[in-house]
Amino acid sequence: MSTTEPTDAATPDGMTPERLTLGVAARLSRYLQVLTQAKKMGKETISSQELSDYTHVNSTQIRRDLSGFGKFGKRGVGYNVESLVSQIRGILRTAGQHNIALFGAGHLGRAIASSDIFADHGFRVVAIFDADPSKVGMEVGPQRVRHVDELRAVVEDEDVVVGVLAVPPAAAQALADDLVEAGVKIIFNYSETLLQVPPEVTVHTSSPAVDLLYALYFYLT
Ligand SMILES: NC(=O)c1ccc[n+]([C@@H]2O[C@H](COP(=O)([O-])OP(=O)(O)OC[C@H]3O[C@@H](n4cnc5c(N)ncnc54)[C@H](O)[C@@H]3O)[C@@H](O)[C@H]2O)c1
Repeated sequence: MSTTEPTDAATPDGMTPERLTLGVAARLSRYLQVLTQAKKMGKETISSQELSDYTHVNSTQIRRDLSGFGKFGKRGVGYNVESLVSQIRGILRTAGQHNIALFGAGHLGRAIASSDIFADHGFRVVAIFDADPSKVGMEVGPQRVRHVDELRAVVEDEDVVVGVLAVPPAAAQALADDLVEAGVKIIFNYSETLLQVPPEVTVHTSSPAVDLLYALYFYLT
């Protein structure tokens, strides 16, 4: 197998392949989401059928995805939740802490900064920025709101890998440009702006309504 080709197949020795296909990576992320929640709820084991019920991926596919990366499951017992979380995080190379800078201390930004939604998956909001001087200095969760002019210095000092945009659409592109210039390679965009970024930068746009359309498609077909 070429190391530059993405793979959908299991590696014979159960080792992590060099690169996953988008499909495998997307499914592993969905398993991880369910497993993280299950772990929080105190669940120790989970079967491929349960994973299937929560992710809507069929259980044969799940067993195939997971068997490709080593023997995690025991027949009749299911998978050990804790060990599967760390194995998948290793495969997705997301083990450890990843620092996030959040832009916009408005309704959405404050809700994100005060919740565990990112922390549960190893992302830490290390800074929150706003352009409105009346918000700068305000306490939000464990952070004090900084002025957006500090972006570059904070990205460097705090080793920020993800920029999260919770700003009005008109402000998003300029912030994306500043993040790219500061070396940030992942942008999580809550605004509806279609961001222009260089090819090495990944933009993920969050749109609950679009996710719902996807669910509706499967409901209707
Ligand atoms: N995808 C989703 O799930 C979802 C949900 C809610 C809101 N949104 C979107 O998120 C964005 C924020 O929504 P909101 O309700 O929090 O708005 P809001 O008006 O309450 O907050 C926006 C904040 O951004 C700040 N801001 C403006 N320009 C800035 C800049 N250049 N740098 C830093 N901060 C700047 C404002 O001062 C304000 O504090 C909007 O684009 C909205 O459409 C998306």
